[in-house]
Amino acid sequence: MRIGVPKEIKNHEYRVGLTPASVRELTLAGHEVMVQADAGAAIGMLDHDYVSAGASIAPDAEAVFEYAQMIIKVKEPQLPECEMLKPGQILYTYLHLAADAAQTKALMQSGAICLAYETITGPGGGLPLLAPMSEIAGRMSIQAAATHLEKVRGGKGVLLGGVPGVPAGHVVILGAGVVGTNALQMAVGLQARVTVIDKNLERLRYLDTLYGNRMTTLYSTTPAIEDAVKSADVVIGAVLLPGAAAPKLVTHDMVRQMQPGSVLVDVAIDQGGCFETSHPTTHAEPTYVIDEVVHYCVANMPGAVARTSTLALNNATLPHALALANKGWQAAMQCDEHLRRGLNVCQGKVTYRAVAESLGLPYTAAESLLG
Ligand SMILES: NC(=O)C1=CN([C@@H]2O[C@H](COP(=O)(O)OP(=O)(O)OC[C@H]3O[C@@H](n4cnc5c(N)ncnc54)[C@H](O)[C@@H]3O)[C@@H](O)[C@H]2O)C=CC1
Ligand SMILES: CC(=O)C(=O)O
Ligand SMILES: [Mg+2]
Repeated sequence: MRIGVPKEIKNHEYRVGLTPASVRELTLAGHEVMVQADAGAAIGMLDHDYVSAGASIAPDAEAVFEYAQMIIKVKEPQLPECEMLKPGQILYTYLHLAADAAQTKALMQSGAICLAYETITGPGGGLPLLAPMSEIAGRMSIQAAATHLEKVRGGKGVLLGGVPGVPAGHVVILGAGVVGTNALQMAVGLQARVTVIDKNLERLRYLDTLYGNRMTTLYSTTPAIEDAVKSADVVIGAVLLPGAAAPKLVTHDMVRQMQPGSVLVDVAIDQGGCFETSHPTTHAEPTYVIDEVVHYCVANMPGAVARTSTLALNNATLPHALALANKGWQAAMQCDEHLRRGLNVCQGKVTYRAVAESLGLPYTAAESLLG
């Protein structure tokens, strides 16, 4: 199969869809790979590394989209990229469609076969192609919060860990999945006071066995969230209903009741965000202030640590890339229900139920399109 890797064009996005090592695995399996010039240069993955791995180098994105039967990316395609997609071309990347009607429409119009990393499931449960980025974003969320609590960044001037004789900052984590657990690890490591809120009692039980009295767990109800958020210095939004728009757990009214200079980090912003006051921001301008509360809502947080993120992402995406290239999309999805769950848009139809429901579009079962 002919595989194409364009350079990412989202704001401050330095990750790249394939590492030179992944290119080597694909070329060893008999596939041809074309990489856009400088696609990985910002993170030390140079054109000559890709050439050594067996790739050819294209001067621009147009050449890559024209050449490839499968496009492998990191972030959801931006509008100019959607316009270059062709009917029958495979797009394998993050999509986050539930909160993005414009992109969904553009992908439907393209006639391409669009697989979303974030809805592919794993034999052991979970979302193994989302997990590595969630680990990174979860860990980064506490770094971002700690930095923005500083006065010069608009925060209230609180050190998360406190010092002897002065109380630690209070971190509230909404959602105890991969993002939440990684945020918890970092917050506990900094000696913050941490409250973790989830609807999944099994998950809270598990974290309790690991962290005991170094944190508090709460079952997710509106009053529990209201109370916790009121006394929080930091709230991390880390909930997910797979493929669907995030529930707005923190209302504008709750934000009004927070202390000035508190910090909200809405990691779930890629699914629309779980604070009513959230809107997506970029690494260039990561925060804004509403009612004196700092909002950090960067939708591609792992892009800031792009080298670590690219390596971690490829560990998870390469096996399915090989399956799609070796077998073709229909056969690969016929024999793998987990990969099949990644199909979000196919030849003009929405094939992921939660996306169709979130956007009020008709749903077509993926199975019916696999021949
Ligand atoms: N902004 C960024 O750069 C990045 C964003 N993300 C996003 O972070 C979000 C979380 O991802 P993961 O941790 O991997 O998901 P996950 O599925 O591992 O965890 C989500 C958790 O939310 C909980 N939850 C669902 N409804 C809830 C409710 N009403 N109250 C409390 N908890 C609730 C679930 O029980 C689950 O434990 C996703 O939207 C993901 O796309 C992930 C990586 C990077
Ligand atoms: C998951 C995601 O949105 C990201 O890594 O940018
Ligand atoms: Mg206020």
